Amino acid sequence: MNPIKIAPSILSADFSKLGAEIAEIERSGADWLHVDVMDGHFVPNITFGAPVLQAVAPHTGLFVDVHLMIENPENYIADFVKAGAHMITVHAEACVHLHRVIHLIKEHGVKAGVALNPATPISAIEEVLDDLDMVLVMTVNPGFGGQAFIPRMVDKVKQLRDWANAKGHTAFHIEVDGGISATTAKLVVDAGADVLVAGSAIFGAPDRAKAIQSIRDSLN
Ligand SMILES: O=C(CO)[C@H](O)[C@H](O)COP(=O)(O)O
Ligand SMILES: [Co+2]
Repeated sequence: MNPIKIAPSILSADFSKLGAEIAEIERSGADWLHVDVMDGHFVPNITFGAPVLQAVAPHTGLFVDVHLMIENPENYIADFVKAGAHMITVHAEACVHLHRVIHLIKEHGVKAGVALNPATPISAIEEVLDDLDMVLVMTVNPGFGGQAFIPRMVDKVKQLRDWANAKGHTAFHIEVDGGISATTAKLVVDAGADVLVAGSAIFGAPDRAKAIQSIRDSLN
């Protein structure tokens, strides 16, 4: 099992001082930086695009984990790689040609992930599992921060980890995203997740270092 990584989502950061917010979570013990890109079509909300990432990425040493909640993600892979992405995750539900998109991401020299909405079964990625560096199990319906964790997703994480282990696919990440906090983190880690995205639980806390540490402590 990979060491547990905590990936604060900048969706819940103060956008008026994004660079300072990222520097703070880096000093506070974050492992990855989770970047939520929304287009107002695939999800009913709009955030930001590659130019915003390009402005902040050179100023952080964190691993940049880009979560594309957009239609036609294949049109934007090159832009996000140029902007500083280290991993790009696309939604299975947004890709008619999922295999092609995964290979396009890898051809750009970055890691590739696929996200599954709560209603999408893990069988949707059966034919591409071997090609993936990560599966993102959404533990809320994508589109907004601050939503309640969906408990049924714990079983989905477990099914996925068991399935990957059975295939000998052990160096592969399972990320969970949505409603992750010191209350829910242990449930998903015990089920097999190793990357924990948290937006409101970290950026909504007055002391970000304490918030990250309390998620880590909850895993013991
Ligand atoms: O992808 C996302 C929403 O679609 C966000 O990463 C996620 O919701 C994080 O926010 P919170 O931890 O507040 O639930
Ligand atoms: Co996300």
